[in-house]
Amino acid sequence: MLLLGIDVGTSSIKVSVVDPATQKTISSVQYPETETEINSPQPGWAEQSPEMWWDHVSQAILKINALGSFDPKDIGAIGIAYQMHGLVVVDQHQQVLRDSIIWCDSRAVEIGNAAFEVIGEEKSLSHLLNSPGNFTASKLAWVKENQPEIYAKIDKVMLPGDFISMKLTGEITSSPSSLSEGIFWDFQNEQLSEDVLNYFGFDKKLFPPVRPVFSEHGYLKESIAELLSLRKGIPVSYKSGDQPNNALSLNVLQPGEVAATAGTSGVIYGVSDQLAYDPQSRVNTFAHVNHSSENKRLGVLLCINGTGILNRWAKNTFGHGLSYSDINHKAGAIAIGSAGLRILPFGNGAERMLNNKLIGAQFHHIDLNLHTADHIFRAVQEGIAFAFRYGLDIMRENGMFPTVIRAGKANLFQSALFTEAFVNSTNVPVELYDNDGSVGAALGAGIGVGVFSSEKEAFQNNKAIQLIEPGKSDCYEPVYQDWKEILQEQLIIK
Ligand SMILES: Nc1ncnc2c1ncn2[C@@H]1O[C@H](COP(=O)(O)OP(=O)(O)O)[C@@H](O)[C@H]1O
Ligand SMILES: O=C(CO)[C@@H](O)[C@H](O)COP(=O)(O)O
Repeated sequence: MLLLGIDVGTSSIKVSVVDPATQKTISSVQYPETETEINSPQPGWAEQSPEMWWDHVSQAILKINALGSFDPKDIGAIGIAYQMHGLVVVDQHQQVLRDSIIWCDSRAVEIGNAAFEVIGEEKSLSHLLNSPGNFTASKLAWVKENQPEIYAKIDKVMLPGDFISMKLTGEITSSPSSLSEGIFWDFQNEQLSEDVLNYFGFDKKLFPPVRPVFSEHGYLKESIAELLSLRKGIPVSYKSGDQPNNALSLNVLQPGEVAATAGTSGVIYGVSDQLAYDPQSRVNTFAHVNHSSENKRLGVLLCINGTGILNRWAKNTFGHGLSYSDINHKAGAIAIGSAGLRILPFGNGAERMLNNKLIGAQFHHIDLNLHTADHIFRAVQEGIAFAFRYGLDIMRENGMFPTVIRAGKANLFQSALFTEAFVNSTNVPVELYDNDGSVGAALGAGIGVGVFSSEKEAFQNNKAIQLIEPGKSDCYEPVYQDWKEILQEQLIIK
């Protein structure tokens, strides 16, 4: 039996097929080849079409089948990882009612702030572990307030991965982990939050049945099996947000273990056994994939919205056809500190770690006689690394002190310069692994269907391929302090 993993990222869909006997990846593909755009009908808004995700997922599965490296009929289970916090709404015929309001959309910040006040800060933090903030519940409340004709037709509310699972199986389910990332989950009572539902006036019937993350969420429909040349009736046996899934992929499951990614967004994700929270919700706490009432496993998540998306913008705007590796090479030739050029990467919606402020990406101290596109490429990657350091200091304030951070050698971690800037500005070593989210999702499917006896067994052969240790922190520290001063000035102005 083989396992199929699907990663619904913001910029593309990745699909891998893994052999559970060896845990080796047989093939991986990405679709589309060019990065998908985020639609922004108004400043600060961010939407994508769920049907487009589904089309891209189908194309990616057909593409991997066409490689001829396995028999698609040998696939026995499917796992799904997905961009978190997005709102998908469907009617009773499972038709999408509007484009998804995705994770980096900022329109619901004020709705979440008001809910935090009325529900009460103490109650919100102790039960939800977060302010309702700018997450899925607040986005749904925006639809209720602003598009009542759409809201009236909603039969089910779900996260992006639940939607892909629905398209595959016709069934809609959720989990404590997905409900927690939407701020619908009460950790004290271990059920849908009555406080959130009552405050916003959401009917319980809008929410799908709750299943464990590792469980059978539905079985492949005949029509879809035919379309994708797969076997009818195989289960979707794992669904998780992409960040908890990235942690799973890196065997980050126990308290004190920490993972990171630097895709469209950048995340540091640490596991805790405490129902802990940041009083200002600058970092967030959600249920990890292995969370249960007896064995609490929480993911403490720092998210920077403007990470790889800034690197991509710089490549598209100043790169004139250069590839990411060309850009890394050019940026690597510029000295640490980018000759004084400083870039704040916060141009992709309200930043949680900045108390949901929207300050925009910013360039500071451009010297027209000195700075070139290469300085911009370097200052972009340094600015992103500094944003990680700023956020990690908030995690440290909350008692999380990573001694090592694990990351897949993917996205910005493919850049030696970015990785050096990350390690030296945070002063934490990074272990790089040769995997990605879709491989993790495939192995997650194996856990869900019972081919592995434990999560540990699924990732037993997952060994680090590189360890990068700090050695230049003294050079990065003054540059970081300069960058931080600029950020703090901007936070006062905005
Ligand atoms: N070789 C590379 N060097 C540096 N950055 C890269 C490279 N390849 C991709 N990236 C960055 O990673 C981002 C995409 O990461 P990915 O994890 O695929 O995104 P997502 O999961 O959000 O769809 C790109 O926008 C780009 O900035
Ligand atoms: O909002 C978060 C995490 O809380 C983001 O990390 C999204 O989950 C999007 O992920 P990518 O598409 O950047 O992987």
